Amino acid sequence: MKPWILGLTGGIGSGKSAAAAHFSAMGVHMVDADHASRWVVEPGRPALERIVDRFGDAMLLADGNLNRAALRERIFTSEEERRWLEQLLHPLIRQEIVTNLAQAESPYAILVSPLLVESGQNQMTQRVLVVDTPEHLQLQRTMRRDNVPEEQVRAILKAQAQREDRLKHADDVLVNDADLDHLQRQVERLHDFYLSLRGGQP
Ligand SMILES: CC(C)(COP(=O)(O)OP(=O)(O)OC[C@H]1O[C@@H](n2cnc3c(N)ncnc32)[C@H](O)[C@@H]1O)[C@@H](O)C(=O)NCCC(=O)NCCS
Ligand SMILES: Nc1ncnc2c1ncn2[C@@H]1O[C@H](COP(=O)(O)OP(=O)(O)OP(=O)(O)O)[C@@H](O)[C@H]1O
Repeated sequence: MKPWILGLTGGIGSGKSAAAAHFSAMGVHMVDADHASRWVVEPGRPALERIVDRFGDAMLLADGNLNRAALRERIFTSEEERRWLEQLLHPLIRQEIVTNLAQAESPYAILVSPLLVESGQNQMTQRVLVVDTPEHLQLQRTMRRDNVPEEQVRAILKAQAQREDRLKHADDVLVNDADLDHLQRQVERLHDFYLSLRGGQP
């Protein structure tokens, strides 16, 4: 039987990757939209050229790779530029996701995406798990992980769905307000439940 697809989403720094890594360690095929967003702008890909045409050579590092910090600064200070970039990249990201999900051989597969709901990627999934984390912890963990200023994390949060709106799409919720061990125990409980489902439904 073809694996069913679980969408795993949550705002910036909510703990999606940490949760996904544990699902993956238990053998679940995992596709990450943030990884796909890196592949589509690799040197030589047309999207990278379009970005440089629009924003200039400052978008390139000396080795020819995308300067992600510079692009991040541009798109999270201008909604217009962010929309432009999303229109360029989201169809390409979607294509990468579809190709990669088709290779899944586990009983179910996971699509990890910060914009699962916002970009309509949830149409590819049969069930949605939201990682729900208090905003102050999202801020604290992201600032520590990425070494970026608070204003930038706040700007990114603003560009994403509000917590309540995201939760409206949830079939399951994982509250990530304690330590990593607690997160992993919840993942293991969910994994047992997901293995009992057929096509994402009881
Ligand atoms: C701006 C870029 C170059 C910054 O790269 P960087 O390596 O610093 O971050 P990374 O890609 O790992 O994203 C980190 C987090 O930022 C947030 N984020 C990224 N893009 C967006 C966006 N368009 N809107 C809202 N939040 C976003 C997400 O929470 C994501 O998990 C990159 O995020 C990007 O290309 N974004 C546009 C593509 C996109 O929408 N990606 C989201 C997955 S579909
Ligand atoms: N329960 C936790 N306790 C302590 N640290 C945590 C916990 N959950 C996640 N973290 C840490 O917080 C940071 C953000 O987590 P993670 O990278 O998994 O978030 P994300 O949702 O994938 O973020 P993004 O949308 O930015 O990709 C990481 O450094 C991670 O190790």
